[in-house]
Amino acid sequence: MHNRPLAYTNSETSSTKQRSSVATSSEPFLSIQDVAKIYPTANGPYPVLQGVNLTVQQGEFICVIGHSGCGKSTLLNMISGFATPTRGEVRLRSQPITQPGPDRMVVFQNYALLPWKTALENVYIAIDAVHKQKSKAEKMAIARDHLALVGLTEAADKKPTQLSGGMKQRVAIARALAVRPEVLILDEPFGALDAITKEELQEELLKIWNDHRCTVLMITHDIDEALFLADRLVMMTNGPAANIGEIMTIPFPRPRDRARIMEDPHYYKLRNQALDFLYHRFAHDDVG
Ligand SMILES: Nc1ncnc2c1ncn2[C@@H]1O[C@H](COP(=O)(O)OP(=O)(O)OP(=O)(O)O)[C@@H](O)[C@H]1O
Repeated sequence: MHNRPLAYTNSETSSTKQRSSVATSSEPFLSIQDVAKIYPTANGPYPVLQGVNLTVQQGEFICVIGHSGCGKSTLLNMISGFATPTRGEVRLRSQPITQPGPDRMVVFQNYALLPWKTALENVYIAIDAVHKQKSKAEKMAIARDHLALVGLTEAADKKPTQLSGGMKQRVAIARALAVRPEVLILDEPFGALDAITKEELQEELLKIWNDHRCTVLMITHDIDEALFLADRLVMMTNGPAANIGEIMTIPFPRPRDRARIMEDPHYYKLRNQALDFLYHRFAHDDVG
């Protein structure tokens, strides 16, 4: 079980409240304050996001959903540090985020593995970049431990072309976790996987999250995935100038059991509420 020691906000989940019995600090772990992002384009400035506000507690699991092009990746890029806000601020432990860092690791849908390196080497490289002072043997041991964590010990010496999509994504998750980030950012990580592999990886991700206690922000297009994984579901309005339209608290107790959740009448109420948001209140031609 998680032990989440930070103070509550009004929008915090009841499940988080159960876990966070040792609240000590009023400082938000991660805060997005009145953020706007405007991209310069050939047709002039394009305001993707405007007036985005969100506070995330340490150890929370947040899913972000919204139609294709509304600015989900742009928002998470400002947390990873690959992009900076045009207005407003993103802060981690009160410090403005201005660049990428090993405290915030990203997993992409397309895995982003180096094709000429083995699974083990792909994980090793990330550790090597962050822990210069550790010996090669120590770094190899960390890489092997993290491949084992995602069940890939046997595939350590295989190159990405020899791995299935699910295995490649496991390597990418192992690589991200191997540097022990405080924040794990997942940009639609299971979008390219078949339904069975996707469910397996969702279960593994929940287990890893539970054991590692990192804060997770994950983009998904799958409402069921969000209801299974998240403490809160952030639903974004359509762009241009998109922002957060609604934040849904997902109250199912942890550890979560998929079958039990799906038998819960509350599940369908929440599911319908999210569907209504996406397909009625903020309907879009592109149903991504
Ligand atoms: N560097 C850039 N310059 C100009 N426009 C950009 C840039 N990056 C993204 N955009 C535009 O900003 C909008 C939001 O893009 P973004 O990738 O954040 O959306 P998204 O919600 O993650 O989409 P999807 O679900 O399809 O991945 C899109 O219209 C996109 O074309």
